[in-house]
Amino acid sequence: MIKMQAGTISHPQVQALISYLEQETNPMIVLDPDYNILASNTAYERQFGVAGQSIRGKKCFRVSHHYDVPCDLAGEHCPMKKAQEKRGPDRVLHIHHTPRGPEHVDVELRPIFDEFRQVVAYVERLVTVRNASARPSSDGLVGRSAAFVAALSALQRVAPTMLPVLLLGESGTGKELFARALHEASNRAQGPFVVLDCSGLTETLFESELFGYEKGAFTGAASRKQGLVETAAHGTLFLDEIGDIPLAMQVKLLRLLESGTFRRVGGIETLHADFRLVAATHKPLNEMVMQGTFRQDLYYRISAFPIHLPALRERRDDIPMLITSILQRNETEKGRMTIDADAMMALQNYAWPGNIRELRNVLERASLFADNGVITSENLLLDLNERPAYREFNPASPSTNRGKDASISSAALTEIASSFSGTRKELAVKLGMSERTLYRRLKEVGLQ
Ligand SMILES: Nc1ncnc2c1ncn2[C@@H]1O[C@H](COP(=O)(O)OP(=O)(O)OP(=O)(O)O)[C@@H](O)[C@H]1O
Repeated sequence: MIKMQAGTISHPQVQALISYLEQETNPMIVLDPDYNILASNTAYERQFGVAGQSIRGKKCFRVSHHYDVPCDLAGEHCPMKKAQEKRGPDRVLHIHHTPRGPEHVDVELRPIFDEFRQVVAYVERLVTVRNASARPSSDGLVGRSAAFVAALSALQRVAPTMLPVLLLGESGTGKELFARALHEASNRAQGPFVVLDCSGLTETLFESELFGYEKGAFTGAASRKQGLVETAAHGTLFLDEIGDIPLAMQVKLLRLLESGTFRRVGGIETLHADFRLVAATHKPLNEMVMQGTFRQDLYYRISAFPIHLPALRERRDDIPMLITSILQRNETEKGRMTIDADAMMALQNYAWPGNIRELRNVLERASLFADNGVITSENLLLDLNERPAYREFNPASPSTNRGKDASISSAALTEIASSFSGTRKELAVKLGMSERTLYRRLKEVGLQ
């Protein structure tokens, strides 16, 4: 504990504190209880400093947010307020202005007490989040809406642990991209990220994919094959559409998770698994547990840390940034497409039952019609009357887990699929859903 005059911190004491913080590789600043920045370490200057401009004496909310008032008065979570109330550290994910533009920053504030237990200063540690961008970007996760930041904040908290994570979100909300970002933010980032799509797998295929098999285990098993559990050693295993695993296989998955061991199909050797589990589904697993189609014990095993990924209509503020990012990603030698204001407005007002995947498809298609490089509303083909598949979609009653396919009735799907002459891939693009989702829906309506 630093000894000082009651209720205040002296200049030499601030200097002592900051020379101690110089050892830190993370950017750090010292603040007084009135939001004034007293000092910063070199790592801060390097990452967030502007040449020739000192932040000393400035208010933290002005420097980081360009606000005129503290964060809580601007409708945000203020970590200083919280740390003061809790009389302990507080951590929050904020979007900060930096010399590079807006960035997601993980902020932790720790109060410094005097000998009378009065808070005399705070030490703030800032860690830039590298796996998501708060401005348009040519790769990875982008977003800055409150719903997106809530999901990202949960990802940041859980990434360094070994807890299994369950990603819940409609089709096209970015579950796979999120799972990858989680892996990259974890201690296993140097290890492999292995994906198993559980939809449409038969029981035997699921088992041999997951556990591998020995030579001669079944007809056609000409040599030993390593399963995905082995491939994921020291890394992350992502089980996509876990709600589609048949009951008989759920037992085998549960056994693997509980014992941490497995055997290759046709093998006798017990092998040790070493992976971090991330699972995803668009299905309401808790309802499936009640209906008896998903095992309760497995549900408890995989849902230790559920993260809800918002539908695009729950994060409309992100649409312009996502559009810019997608157009940047689709840049060709002819240059980058732009979009006019009317088209931008139409896209912001649309319901997006197919979420970001549908947005990407709409933009790709519109780009083909935009002859002068500017996408207009005529190029979007968003007319609901011409797209009966979306007619029954009701954005007023969004259900978190129903998925886009819930918005297309089986009758509408049958009607469209029966009269469609292109390939399944083209039909998926037309409907704004993944090929995988289309495959599952066609199977359900008997059109496989
Ligand atoms: N936050 C985001 N920022 C940028 N692109 C995104 C974001 N989320 C998703 N995408 C893009 O949207 C598309 C769909 O994402 P992804 O395949 O991860 O969704 P999904 O939820 O796993 O879909 P499905 O359940 O149908 O497999 C991808 O092209 C992905 O790059």
